[in-house]
Amino acid sequence: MSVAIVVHGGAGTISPERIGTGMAGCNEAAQIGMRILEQGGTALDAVEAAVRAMEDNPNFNAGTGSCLTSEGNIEMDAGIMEGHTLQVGALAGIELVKNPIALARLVLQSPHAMLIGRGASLFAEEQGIAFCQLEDLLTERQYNNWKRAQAQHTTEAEDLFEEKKHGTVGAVAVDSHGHLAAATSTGGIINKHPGRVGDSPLVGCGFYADANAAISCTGYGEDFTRLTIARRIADAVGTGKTAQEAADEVIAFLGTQTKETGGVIVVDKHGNTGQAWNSENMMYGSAQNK
Ligand SMILES: NC(=O)C[C@H](N)C(=O)O
Repeated sequence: MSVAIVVHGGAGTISPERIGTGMAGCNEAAQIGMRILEQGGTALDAVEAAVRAMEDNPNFNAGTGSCLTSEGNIEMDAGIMEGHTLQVGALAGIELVKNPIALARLVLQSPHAMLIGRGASLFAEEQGIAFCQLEDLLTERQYNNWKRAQAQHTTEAEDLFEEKKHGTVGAVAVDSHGHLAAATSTGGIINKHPGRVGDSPLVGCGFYADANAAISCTGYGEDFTRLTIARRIADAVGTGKTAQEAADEVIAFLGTQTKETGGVIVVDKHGNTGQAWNSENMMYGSAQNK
């Protein structure tokens, strides 16, 4: 049985200097996940480890390196799903946690599917997760982005500068049992309204996994949410499309419905992978062992 993993580090207009470090971070994360898969580990463990590595990489807008809200705070969203069990764990508006995806995994193992804000923090405490300081998550780059957004009174819907919406991270994998998993983690969108939740922690929108396919998305969260992009791709694979055809078809559909952009990664139960985006570029990496 072939194993495979695809990761992304966000889609958008990404400066040439950032593409190189971003792609390197994606490849590193894909290799971390691949080592788990090659050793017979589960797809769920692989996507969690890959996303965790990207949350720890300050070049991405997730965990360390997350963007700031209009109040100058960091509110992160994350979701993880296992395809063959349909178990899901998600968090919205989580604060002061280094690895939201690890906490989302604990939600997946709990009786609940999603926790938000204060209750999510309470859950972290109950699970013995250590809290960090805002400074531990904040990078100079995101602070400067935020200062610029504040000066320009940028709102989430206005595309006033390039650095606005990339850096969300995600991973999809299939393991040696043909089981699938997907994970997505993000700081959201720069200067977002406090409490704003994007697609990333919403099942079927920013991530999804079932018995046929696993999907992780990045892009303008409001549109990915209203169009339930991840679930559309899973359904397309379920009706016989390849991972690549499904990715292309749904990104084309996104383009017919909205001016906003984004990208997706997909893997199917046979280890076929796909990726598509309609932004200028998307940072991604993959590893396969047929
Ligand atoms: N960069 C992103 O992908 C942003 C994320 N989809 C959100 O809207 O929160």
